[in-house]
Amino acid sequence: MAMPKVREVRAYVVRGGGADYHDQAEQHWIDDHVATPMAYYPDYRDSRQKFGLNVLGTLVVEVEADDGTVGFATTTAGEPGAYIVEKHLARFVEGAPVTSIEKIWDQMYASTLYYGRKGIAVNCISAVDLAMYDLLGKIRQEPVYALLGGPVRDELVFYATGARPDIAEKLGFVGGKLPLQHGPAEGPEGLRANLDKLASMRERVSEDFFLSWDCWMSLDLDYATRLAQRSAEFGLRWIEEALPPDDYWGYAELRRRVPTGMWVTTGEHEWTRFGFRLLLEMGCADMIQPDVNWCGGITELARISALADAHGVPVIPHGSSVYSYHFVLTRRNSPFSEFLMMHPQATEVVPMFHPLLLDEPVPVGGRLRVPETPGFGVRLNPECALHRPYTH
Ligand SMILES: C[C@H](O)[C@H](O)CC(=O)C(=O)O
Ligand SMILES: [Mg+2]
Repeated sequence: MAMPKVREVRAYVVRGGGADYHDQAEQHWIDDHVATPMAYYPDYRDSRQKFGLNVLGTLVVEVEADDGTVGFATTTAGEPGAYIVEKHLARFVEGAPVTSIEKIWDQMYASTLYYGRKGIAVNCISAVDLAMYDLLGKIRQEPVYALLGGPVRDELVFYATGARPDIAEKLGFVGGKLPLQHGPAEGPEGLRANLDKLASMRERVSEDFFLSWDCWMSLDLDYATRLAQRSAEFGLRWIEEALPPDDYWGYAELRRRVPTGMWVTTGEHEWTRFGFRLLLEMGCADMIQPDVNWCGGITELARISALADAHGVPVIPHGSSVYSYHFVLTRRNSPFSEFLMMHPQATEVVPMFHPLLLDEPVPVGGRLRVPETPGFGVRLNPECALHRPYTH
């Protein structure tokens, strides 16, 4: 049987959630005074949207085969991403057999090196790569996890990221990651407020439930060290993204400074095996957190994961809903998963990319059996308005 070829690539922008999960309405916990690198400037402390965190929006990439089957995937890249996909990347995809995923990845990466390597360009490569996996799964009538070699376990186990770890425990999650709210510019008072929050959450959860900090690149080495040391009495499991992502040397030093047993984690804002090679070889992290919608798609995540495994470092992908679930299910060195609580108060489980996807599975009791539906098993919600700003 001749393998279908890709007939058309289309790139759309959509607002209000999806892969750009920071693109939420006002009063959402995710925008409520979260510590960031911009918190040095008082005007940008109370809201990340004020400095443009959600300025891009979600990019949806569709790949249509000549038998009419359509695969799709999403990333954070908005209109600039739509331009890159339509005007540049589409040429490597259209006309290629639907099995040609590796060659397409290589051509997309090599041809964008002069402006890419990290950031939006690789986010776009990720979306095309994931859309190709979705398409191939649909054509072969298999879930993506089957294309990746099949499951190594029956179900996924989740920790929850959000403002209410106490509720997350009641919902069955195994741990909770709190957004750090105050950074170095808010001085000793801010540090005290951070520790008070951790202490009060520790009192509300059981001993077995782990707590971690998400610092979203906001700290310096000195503050991160003090935060880690003073969080130890509350049994902090890990300190995440404490430093700006380019400070590989700072991460390596932080790992030497944190109390025994506490993990330093990062990788959410890192791209490709080349970026992760630095993190791994420099000893920057006890666990890495690539985002499959950003780091280069499943093709690249498989390489990053193998590299991390050889270094004895577990891979717990950042967010990314079904795109992570299908991968994590197939890898022993990804023993649990993140679930981002997208409910505005983080008090209920709602689908991570809500409202963009239909059939998006969610953990029940903190666990999930990934459905066998072909591809990634999700559909675009026709009620979400897709805008196609460019064609080619
Ligand atoms: C809560 C964090 O600031 C961010 O919005 C999400 C994140 O970094 C994570 O899920 O990890
Ligand atoms: Mg994070």
